[in-house]
Amino acid sequence: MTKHSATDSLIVALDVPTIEEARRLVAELDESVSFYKVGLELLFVGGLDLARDLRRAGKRVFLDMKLLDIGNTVERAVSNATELDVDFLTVHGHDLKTLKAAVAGRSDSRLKLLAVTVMTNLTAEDLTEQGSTATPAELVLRRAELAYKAGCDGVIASGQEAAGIRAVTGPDFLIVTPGIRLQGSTTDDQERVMTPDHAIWAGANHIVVGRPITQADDPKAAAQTFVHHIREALAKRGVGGTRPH
Ligand SMILES: O=c1ccn([C@@H]2O[C@H](COP(=O)(O)O)[C@@H](O)[C@H]2O)c(=O)[nH]1
Repeated sequence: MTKHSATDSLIVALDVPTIEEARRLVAELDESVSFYKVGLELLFVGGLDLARDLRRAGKRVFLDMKLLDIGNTVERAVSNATELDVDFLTVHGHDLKTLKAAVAGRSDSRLKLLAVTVMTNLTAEDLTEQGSTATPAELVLRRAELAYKAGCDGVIASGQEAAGIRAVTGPDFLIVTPGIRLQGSTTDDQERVMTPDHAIWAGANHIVVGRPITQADDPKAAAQTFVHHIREALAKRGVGGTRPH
């Protein structure tokens, strides 16, 4: 059972317009952040080079590519992604075929595959519009079960669904939660939000935070505030600042 610090539980989403800005932010955050998410905003302007450089600098990297395609394509894409030596990669968790293909592509590499369940900016009304009769919580749970069955390492879900997922998947399944906001702060375009404390209490392993840190007047102080909340929550969860996985 691996032990991580409260700092490692915070993943900062590098959602900024340019690589230069991302590099400046990483330098400014310095030792206060050890885990970064590189996603779609930086993909076409050098995001993969940045991911490689972050790994060389000893940072952990979550490549948030949300893959979705036919099985053959997903398997080969994931296989190529293993060369980047990143820690986490996302695949959409809509169906078992895609998930199994991703797991086959990962092979015996150290890459952890996370299935995106239901995006945190979606509401019950959005799902109805898509023709779904399930609530977000029901669909997240169903997709988490598929991801578990396929052999994925974990899921992306809002903190609101974390406890339900933990109950059906057990202690070793990773729950990574975006849509994190401090009490009383703006939610931007996020819908199923939670505070860092509640997400960790509910069983999340990592929280993903973007704008509350990247757009803060003092990003380093903002990151330290989130780490403080995680540390307190882990202590209350009874794991004294460390937690399984
Ligand atoms: O369901 C999902 C999946 C991924 N994300 C990503 O997390 C961050 C959240 O950024 P904030 O600025 O803290 O809202 C962003 O990179 C998303 O692409 C998500 O929000 N929800």
